[in-house]
Amino acid sequence: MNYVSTRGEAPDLNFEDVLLTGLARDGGLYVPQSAPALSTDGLAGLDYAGLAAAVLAPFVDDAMPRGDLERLTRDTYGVFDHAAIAPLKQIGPNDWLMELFHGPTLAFKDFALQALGRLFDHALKRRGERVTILGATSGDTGSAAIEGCRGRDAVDIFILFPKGRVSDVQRRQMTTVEDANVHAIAVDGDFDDCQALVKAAFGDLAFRDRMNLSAVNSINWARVAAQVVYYVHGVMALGAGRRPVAFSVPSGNFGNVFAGHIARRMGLPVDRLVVGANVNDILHRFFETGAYRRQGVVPTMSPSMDIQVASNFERLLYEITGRDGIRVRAMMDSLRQSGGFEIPPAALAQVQAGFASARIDEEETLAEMRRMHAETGEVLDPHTAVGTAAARKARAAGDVPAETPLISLATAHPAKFPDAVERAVGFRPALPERLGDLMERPERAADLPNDLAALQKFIGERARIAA
Ligand SMILES: Cc1ncc(COP(=O)(O)O)c(C=O)c1O
Ligand SMILES: N[C@@H](CCOP(=O)(O)O)C(=O)O
Repeated sequence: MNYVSTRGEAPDLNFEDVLLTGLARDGGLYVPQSAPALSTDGLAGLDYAGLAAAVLAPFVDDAMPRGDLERLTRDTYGVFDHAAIAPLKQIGPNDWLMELFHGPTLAFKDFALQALGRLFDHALKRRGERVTILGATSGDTGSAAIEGCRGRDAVDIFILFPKGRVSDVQRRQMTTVEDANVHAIAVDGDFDDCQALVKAAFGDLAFRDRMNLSAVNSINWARVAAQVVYYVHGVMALGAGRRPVAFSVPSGNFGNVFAGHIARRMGLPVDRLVVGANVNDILHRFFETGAYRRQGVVPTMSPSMDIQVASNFERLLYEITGRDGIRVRAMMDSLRQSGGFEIPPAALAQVQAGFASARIDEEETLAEMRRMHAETGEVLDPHTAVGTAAARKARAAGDVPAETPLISLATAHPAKFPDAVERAVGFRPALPERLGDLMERPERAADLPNDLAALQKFIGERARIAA
């Protein structure tokens, strides 16, 4: 399986190269040359780790022997707290919640980042190389990436988070890690600033090569590939791989729901994908009107979705334009220079056939958390509530018919957002026992301005590759 960039570059790269490279050198994002077909024959009866190996195999191709891949997925999902890994709970006549928060850092990010840490290890040992990982987080990717990479010999990891804009639990999950290869950095800015800094650092090719930079955000294709698995798991669980299943996905950087789209491209019967947005609703406005136009980021109760430039959206654009890297580059230039662009009505109609969307404001999020608790007993985190509220709107609008099962992805454990949960339902959910002393552990983080030179100096002085 070979990979190409959304901006046209077509180097001869396999899965391992793409894993280690992260962002394409022309600034685009890697995608497989074509989506591999996945037959559901033979998937029934596999446990989650077995399913993960089967789904990842065509992406990984000859970059790793199948036996190694199977061992890797067993190790990866062996650290999850729930025997079912991604348990499904019924919350309505044909509505379900898929809990994706039973990994080490209590958010869906663990599904891919526990695998990524191990994939990095495998590739770097084989090549005898080291990497410097640079990532941006609006709250959850950071701790999951740190957990996946902490203490690994061949890796130094630098994670940028927007100062004062993540929950206390999210911050502490990053800043209380003691391993010397971990660097949490509070940036004076919002998540879009952090993500732009990461992309700018990758864009400085001399710096990137000197540091051997790698990515853990969903700009890294391996992240998306590993997230495809739970969509397959849902389709197998509710439809035996034959009946179409719809999903509602609280969205920010568009990596999670894009993985659902890839599952559909691989031939899985994935029905509508409902994109749930908080008031930072650039994605919802796009799916409604075809215009992708950035506005300022507003802090909300669902901080991990406080994003206006959704990096994976570029992968969808690549498809919308018929895989035209030149047009994608022009659109991304227009986003940077004039704040947006628009797609033609015919292209929008095509997109709307596969995606629906809804904007859920702060009051609606609280009301949804209250309603779900009262009606089903489920305590939702605010991101998940955006997803279930969006699912409700999609059903009401007829975007997902009553006879189609609809799975809402529960993307984070409610204990990561105790203030929001308390506001909604009147009590603070407890952290799992292993994180019980999180709020007492000493913190260690650097403060940096939103400035590329300052970031590069910081990394250059600490990355062991630079020594
Ligand atoms: C808890 C939670 N829900 C939803 C999202 C949005 O997912 P994505 O950025 O893949 O669209 C995030 C951040 O990625 C998150 O941390
Ligand atoms: N919501 C994310 C933002 C980064 O998304 P990613 O999927 O590109 O890593 C977070 O929690 O950091």
